[in-house]
Amino acid sequence: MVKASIKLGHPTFVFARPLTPQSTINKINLHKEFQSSGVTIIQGELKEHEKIVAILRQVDIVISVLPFPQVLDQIHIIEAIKVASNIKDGELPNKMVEVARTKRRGCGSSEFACKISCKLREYYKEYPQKRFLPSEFGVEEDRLSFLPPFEACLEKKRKIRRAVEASGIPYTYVSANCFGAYFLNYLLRPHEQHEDVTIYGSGEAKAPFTYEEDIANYTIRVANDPRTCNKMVIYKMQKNILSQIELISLWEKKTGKYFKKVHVPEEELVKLTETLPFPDNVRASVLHSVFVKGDLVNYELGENDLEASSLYPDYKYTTVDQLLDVFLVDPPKPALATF
Ligand SMILES: CCOC(=O)[C@H]1C[C@@H]1c1ccc(O)c(OC)c1
Repeated sequence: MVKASIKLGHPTFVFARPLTPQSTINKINLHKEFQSSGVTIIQGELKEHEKIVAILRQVDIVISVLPFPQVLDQIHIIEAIKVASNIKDGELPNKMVEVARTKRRGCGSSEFACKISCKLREYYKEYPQKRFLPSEFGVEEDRLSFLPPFEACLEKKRKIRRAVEASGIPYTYVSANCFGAYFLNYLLRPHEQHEDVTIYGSGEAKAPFTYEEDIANYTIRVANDPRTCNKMVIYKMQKNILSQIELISLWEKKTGKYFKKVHVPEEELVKLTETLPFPDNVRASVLHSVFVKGDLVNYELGENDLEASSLYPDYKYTTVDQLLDVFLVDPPKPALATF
């Protein structure tokens, strides 16, 4: 995200936990790399309210990439943005209160809400506010429900969304669906010697994949785009919507290796969500939702939703087929998300 911001020419600040003698060499080198590319790095903790307010007074857009289990700590960022933007919780800017009063007469509540939303966008154009992109980047949790372990995690993201909306801070939510390299590593295990691949459910349900660099490149564009203010942006590129079977077949053709398919039936996966220890139970419920139920392609974009590749048709995103070519020669290091 930082590299994409710099590449697109934006003055970029990073607020990061302090380096300590225990910090990994990777983290130390990343700080050095950011600093040498002109990033302003301020080290601190999320509870240092005044420090964060002072930084936020210097920026227009705040993008949080806090992972689970820190999602709820974003409340400190919301409080700091409100102070830095002189926004009182839930109060419309004064000028908007006048508009609201004049517009209330003679229109129904939904029409009135639309008028307010349009007027707020005009207001923000005239009185630029700081925009906040909370740490989302996964499923669209306001339209889906999941098995309990994943549901409990996503409830935290929903809490932060409601807190942002209650604060009146302009926002953009990003649902990037499946991180491409992350899930290709998880499903295909290119770093291991193995004769079989696991398929969750039938393997026919489809899921949208977005290469991590494209998530960052789209997000910096989205964060700076007036069209996406107070909107949900979904990353769902047509060429990157594949089933596990399609993915494995592509990989077999590219590697010339054919794998034994080991299916985990839905009922077994549901049982694993109930019996595995945390956080493996969460991962099992993610797999159930994404690859067994196909939840990520089971809802239509609403009238208030935007799709990234339609917003930026000139941006050439990396297709899954191209990403598999990268995996053939230099597979990215596997990772495992925390919860
Ligand atoms: C297969 C195991 O899944 C995971 O490890 C977690 C990282 C995956 C994840 C976490 C949160 C999400 O919203 C999401 O959307 C697709 C995906």
